[in-house]
Amino acid sequence: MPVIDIPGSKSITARALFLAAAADGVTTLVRPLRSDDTEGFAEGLTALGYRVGRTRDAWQVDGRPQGPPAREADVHCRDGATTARFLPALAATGHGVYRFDASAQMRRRPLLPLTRALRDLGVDLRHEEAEGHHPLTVRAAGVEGGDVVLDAGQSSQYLTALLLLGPLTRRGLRIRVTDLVSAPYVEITIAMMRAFGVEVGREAAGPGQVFVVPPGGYRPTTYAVEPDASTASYFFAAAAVTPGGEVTVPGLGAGALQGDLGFVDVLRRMGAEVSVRPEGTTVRGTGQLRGLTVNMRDISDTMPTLAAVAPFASGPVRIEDVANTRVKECDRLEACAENLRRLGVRVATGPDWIEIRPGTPAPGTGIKSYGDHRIVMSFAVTGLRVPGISFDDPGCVRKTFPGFHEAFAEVRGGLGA
Ligand SMILES: O=C(O)C1=C[C@@H](OP(=O)(O)O)[C@@H](O)[C@H](O)C1
Ligand SMILES: C=C(OP(=O)(O)O)C(=O)O
Repeated sequence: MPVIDIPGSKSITARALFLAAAADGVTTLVRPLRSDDTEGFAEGLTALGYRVGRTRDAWQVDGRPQGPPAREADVHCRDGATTARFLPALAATGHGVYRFDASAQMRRRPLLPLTRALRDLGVDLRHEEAEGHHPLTVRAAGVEGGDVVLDAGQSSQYLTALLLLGPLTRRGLRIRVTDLVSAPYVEITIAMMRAFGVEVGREAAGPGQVFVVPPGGYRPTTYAVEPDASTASYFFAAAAVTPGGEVTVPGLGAGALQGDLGFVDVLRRMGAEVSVRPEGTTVRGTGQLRGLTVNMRDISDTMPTLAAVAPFASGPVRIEDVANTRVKECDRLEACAENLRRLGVRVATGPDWIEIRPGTPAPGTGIKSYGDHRIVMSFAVTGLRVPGISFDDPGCVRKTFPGFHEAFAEVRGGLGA
């Protein structure tokens, strides 16, 4: 039965790169994710003047606590929202003029609440074209710090950018958050800041929550990146749709930082057998998949995974509270609905939900990728049960897992699917 080595977490690799660049000394990242997003992040740091050494299994970053060594830089963030949202905050701590641009896909994705918060903190940040979108320029002169209010109801990445910035400001930050999605990603940020020597405080003050970040900078360290839980969801789902099929992911188990491992609880509720141990996680397909209603606000990167296996459930699958999946690599709610309809499956969507009826997906269906890695990886799972599924842009998996198709073919063989 397949035991799968899943590549490192994208979110952890991006944060580790930021923290390493800001720390006072040299940091080593062990088993970082090597993909378009994280290589784009590392190249962004290089453009900002940091020294990043990359070998196959470890990356080394020479940290510069006083901000980017370069006095001017042009950074291309590609499709990566972590790069596009975290690096302008890092740039603000330096002294220079830093321009950030991104792919057409990333240019469409929003940024305005973060822009506003940075401006409220005195950062000179200007958008060149549409307000709240790339390209943008930061004219940096360090950040004083203080109190700031943030709406992170569209993306937790705005809050992560400010939290990561906090210790690099002169006075620290007190961030009042009025709304928050994808909350477990903020827990990853806070846990990783702790590993780099910073303790974030919390206060419950009136509506929302308050995060208190002390000044004083980061300590370098050696940091081992855990396997990516969102990537693992395709392999867990593969086991769940295969009666008697079993998949084990080592290195991702009890104590993992990533909320997306919670996807296995959804599979358990549907009827799969799940074992989460300190050393790894195993999912076993029982031949039974029940429908359910599930709130995925915390783990919405796995919404397409569930949508793609939903037709095989015995009852309707309703996924709620996932409005922000409309502002990801594509409008994921509509992309999932469109592809399910192409497969002949009955589906309905609302502003923040999708409901999928049981069905028998049509063989030979062409899936529209929308340039979104998660659409391709999710419907690859459907393809385990339906012959002849094809994709118009299979290569877009490079964003987080360039070797996905090879790894998935191996699992398919191992599952006898
Ligand atoms: O902070 C992060 O690393 C991420 C946060 C989430 O985004 P949102 O907070 O925008 O939902 C997630 O979807 C994304 O893949 C990675
Ligand atoms: C939404 C995603 O990526 P990001 O927001 O980091 O570009 C994702 O990987 O599903």
